[in-house]
Amino acid sequence: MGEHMILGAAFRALGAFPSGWRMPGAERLPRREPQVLVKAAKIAERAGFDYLYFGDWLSTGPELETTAPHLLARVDPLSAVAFLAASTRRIGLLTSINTTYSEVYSIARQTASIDLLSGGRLGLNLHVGANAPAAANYGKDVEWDRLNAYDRAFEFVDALRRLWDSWDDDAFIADASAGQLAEPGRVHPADYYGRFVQTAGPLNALRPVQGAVPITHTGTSPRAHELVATRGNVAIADFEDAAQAFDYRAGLRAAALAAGRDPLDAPALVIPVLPVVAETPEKAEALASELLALVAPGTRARVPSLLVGDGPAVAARLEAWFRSGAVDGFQILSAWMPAQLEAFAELVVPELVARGVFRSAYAGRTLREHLGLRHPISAYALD
Ligand SMILES: Cc1cc2nc3c(=O)[nH]c(=O)nc-3n(C[C@H](O)[C@H](O)[C@H](O)COP(=O)(O)O)c2cc1C
Repeated sequence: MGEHMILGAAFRALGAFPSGWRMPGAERLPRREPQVLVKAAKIAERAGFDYLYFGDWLSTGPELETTAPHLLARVDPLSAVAFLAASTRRIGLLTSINTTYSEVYSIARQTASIDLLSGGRLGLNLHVGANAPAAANYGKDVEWDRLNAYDRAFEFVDALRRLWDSWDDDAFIADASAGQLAEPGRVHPADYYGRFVQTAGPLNALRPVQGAVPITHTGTSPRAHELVATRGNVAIADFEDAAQAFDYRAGLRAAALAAGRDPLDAPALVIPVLPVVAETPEKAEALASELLALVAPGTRARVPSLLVGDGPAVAARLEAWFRSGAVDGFQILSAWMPAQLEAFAELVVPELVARGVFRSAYAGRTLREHLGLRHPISAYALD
């Protein structure tokens, strides 16, 4: 566990609670997403969040309106981070892709490009799910997808790393007088031929600024655990019980060591939480009640009462989890935008800083540095 917790903010323009968009003053129109993106990034960057997170879902339908309205129509996560690369300077930008329905060469190219455009602030979260609507959209067979999703994900990450390492960091010598732009020996084919993923390479993009874009995974099954332990940097997983989180995190670190990974680069555990924060405990309770009262009839939704309160109360909860060694950090879901992100930034973050569990300003420039990870050497430097 680092000295300071990892703090991410999950971005959902229409809020992360089913009824959030109905709260007074809440953002509620998908066409306003460009403005909401910029506003959220400014709030989160001012507060010093390590990253802004973008999940993804590869289908839509009217049935989502009452349960997950933010999924109906939105800017896709790679476009969102590319857009924010120019209007932000320090905050990490954690995008998501689904390895089942993505092609590795395209993802390697887009992520290497956005890492360069953002000055090394990109992160890549992997979804490994398969579901019928997504399979139908991509012309795939959902049963096959489901059966092979994790095998494909493991191969996907291995191929991605090889593609990212195509060009050595010093490949472009740009010797104008000799007329030599690149050293021919410093570019390498990927030559990756797995059962589910094949790519020849080399990649037509520079090696990422971060060497490898930090990889996170949202999943809790044994295969999800193995994927992060062997190839990931952060597990993002739901736990309401600190003892369970503690065991999961300890298991993750032990498995990473057993797989031969450097203890300094052991994967971290971050859990998503949805606080409802206000200036007073009474006001926070009233907001939580209002939020629940606005949920559509028949839709199941609840606000975990642990995290309804004023800044000191919410900060104390997060501090206790962090200090117990259960988690490395938190991904904050804002029930509605932008007011709840602002409330967390203004009322909780300063409390966390005062308690010594969050830094007062960015120490590094890249997401890798924010997460305390070392710069990886290229696979070819080891040859
Ligand atoms: C906190 C959390 C958030 C997730 N968000 C998404 C999402 O936005 N889109 C998606 O396709 N899958 C999402 N998933 C699913 C996972 O990414 C994962 O690929 C899938 O559930 C398989 O995981 P499993 O190994 O736990 O079964 C999420 C999972 C968790 C734990």
